[in-house]
Amino acid sequence: MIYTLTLNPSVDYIVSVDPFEFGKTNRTATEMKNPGGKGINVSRVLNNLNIKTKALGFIGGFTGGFIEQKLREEKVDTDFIQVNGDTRINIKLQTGEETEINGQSPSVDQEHLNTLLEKLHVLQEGDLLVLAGSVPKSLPSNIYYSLLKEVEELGVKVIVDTSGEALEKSFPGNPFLIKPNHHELGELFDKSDLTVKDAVHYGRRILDKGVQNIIVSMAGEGALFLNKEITLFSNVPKGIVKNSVGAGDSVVAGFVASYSQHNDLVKAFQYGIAAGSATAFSNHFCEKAEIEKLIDEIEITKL
Ligand SMILES: Nc1ncnc2c1ncn2[C@@H]1O[C@H](COP(=O)(O)OP(=O)(O)O)[C@@H](O)[C@H]1O
Ligand SMILES: O=P(O)(O)OC[C@H]1O[C@](O)(COP(=O)(O)O)[C@@H](O)[C@@H]1O
Repeated sequence: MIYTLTLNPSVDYIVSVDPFEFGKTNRTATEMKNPGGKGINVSRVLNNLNIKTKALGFIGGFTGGFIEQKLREEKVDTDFIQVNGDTRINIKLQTGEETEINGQSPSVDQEHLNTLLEKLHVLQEGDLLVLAGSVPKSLPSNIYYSLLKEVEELGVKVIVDTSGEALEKSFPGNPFLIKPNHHELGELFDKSDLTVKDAVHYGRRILDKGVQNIIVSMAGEGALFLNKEITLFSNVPKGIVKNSVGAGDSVVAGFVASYSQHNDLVKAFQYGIAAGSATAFSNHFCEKAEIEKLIDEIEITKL
């Protein structure tokens, strides 16, 4: 079984405004309201690929109700924990470039956390758990490390997709996979504008800290896959980016979809990149046929 955990879900309010003028009344040309947050997005993409998951996380208020309702309509299985306050709304403003304003989440207390731990204790050998997204302020920044330790004895493979302190502190918990983008990887070492060579260098330093596999996505510039045995580079297919919200989460979902079926890391890397680009090239999350159309354009080379 595949589980996703979103500590900090969101309603994504994705609007295009053209032209956009600061200090003026602007009107939207298009708008979408979607259930969001990284783990939820992974569950939604896997659902598009006919792979069942259970989405865990903390939700509350009218926005939490919206997320639950939408996921029920899409037939994504959920087991959320209710918290007090409204789940955040994240604004994605498309004006030719993409600007994001990500909101604050309601607080999660010890009782909520204990309920989560109970839910995680039912996981079994062979299960996959995706821990994804930012950490609400009320939780410690080493929460993903604690959760990795919590399921360590259960034989579960854990993927961590987050950034900053929460990501860095997860490394000694030996996550099966992490998927930073090149900015997030650079941030961990106080560096910007990483080249492929830099990303390989810093990725290797993270492998030394206990992470088993790393995908570094570099938007239109390609992606890397690293573990102690192999270093691979992937190009990305050519196409017009329509909406990149959820593209990174689609890489994770595509990887999980393929790996859970074929147990092949290289194939899963390729499928993940195809899924990321298929989402980026459309206004919805990728479908199987869209991924399969792109897969042959993706060439994996050994570095
Ligand atoms: N310009 C692009 N051309 C093709 N694919 C893209 C482009 N931008 C993003 N993608 C796809 O989206 C994935 C994730 O994008 P990236 O920006 O690296 O991560 P994140 O969305 O996590 O910030 C990429 O690996 C790729 O598959
Ligand atoms: O938890 P964070 O880091 O604030 O990210 C949440 C946001 O990221 C998303 O999961 C999209 O992530 P990606 O574009 O990286 O795939 C949105 O749905 C959500 O608004």
